[in-house]
Amino acid sequence: MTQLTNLTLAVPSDDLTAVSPAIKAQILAEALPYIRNFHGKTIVIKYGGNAMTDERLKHGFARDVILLKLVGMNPVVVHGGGPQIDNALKKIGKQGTFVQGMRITDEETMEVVEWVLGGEVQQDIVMLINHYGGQAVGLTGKDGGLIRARKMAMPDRENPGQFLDIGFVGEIDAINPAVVKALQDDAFIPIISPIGFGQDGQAYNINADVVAGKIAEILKAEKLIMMTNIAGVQDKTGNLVTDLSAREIDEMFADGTISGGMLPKISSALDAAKSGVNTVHIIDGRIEHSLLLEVLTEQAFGTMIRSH
Ligand SMILES: Nc1ncnc2c1ncn2[C@@H]1O[C@H](COP(=O)(O)OP(=O)(O)O)[C@@H](O)[C@H]1O
Ligand SMILES: CC(=O)N[C@@H](CCC(=O)OP(=O)(O)O)C(=O)O
Repeated sequence: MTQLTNLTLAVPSDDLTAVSPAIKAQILAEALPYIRNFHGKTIVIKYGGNAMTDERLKHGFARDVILLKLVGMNPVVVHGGGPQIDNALKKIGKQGTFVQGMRITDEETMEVVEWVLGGEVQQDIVMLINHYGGQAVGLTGKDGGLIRARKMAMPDRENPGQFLDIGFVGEIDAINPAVVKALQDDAFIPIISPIGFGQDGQAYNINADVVAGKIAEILKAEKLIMMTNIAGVQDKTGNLVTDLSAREIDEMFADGTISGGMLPKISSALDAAKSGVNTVHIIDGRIEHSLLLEVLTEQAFGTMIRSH
């Protein structure tokens, strides 16, 4: 049985007493066209490890996901857990090392990744959603043959034409969405950990942004929402960019404006947009109920990724 080590179920409820009844009613009424437009549509939510460090925000997230399901949408959550893996590695005297946003994953690190993502982080989310009356089901890429992967060939940027060996990091070979679709057709909310399996049975650590983008594409999602720990993509001067085209992304990659964990996020977001996911947003998961605001209101925030 999984212990809810870092999960506290008693969190103060939102205090909305100061908000006037007229404003509350207006906010609810504003949601109606969005509820109607997105009814029956799939919304893939990438829940980044950095966005899940605050207990109150975690509870708000769980309730938001349930609300989306209850009003007829099909939320699918792909979670990360980079900082949580770093903490677990520290306990065994190891330090996380990244190349172009990907964790170098030796055998011991892979064991930690599987335990932290597929065990602790996933089960925390599942338990929290279930606590608020939802029916979440945790999956890794192994379940139902969901994510088949192979060892990643990471291009060496300093030596063009050569590749770096970063261990058991996977790239996606194929997604079999049958298990997710079966759950979605019912009242269940799939919570997916970014772990793939190779043909040889080897488990692979896959960046959660990459998994979220590919799942959104394969499920023909209406929306991909990536919740992170920053207001959105920033330009060279640190200003928030509200929308980004493929050309602008190329430029920001080339001049180093986009770096680290933002690299796989933007690449995956762009791939998803090009593959037909209608809207792709990178939003600030530190804002309370940012998910609801993104889906159900006119409020525009974060960065929208355009396909062209
Ligand atoms: N141009 C940029 N705009 C915004 N954030 C950037 C940019 N380039 C790099 N980053 C970094 O990317 C981080 C988000 O990626 P990451 O830490 O992997 O988040 P997550 O855990 O949500 O996937 C930001 O906190 C920021 O430090
Ligand atoms: C290969 C690779 O880098 N895998 C990631 C998987 C978790 C993840 O992506 O978590 P965030 O979304 O919180 O960054 C890692 O080991 O950190």
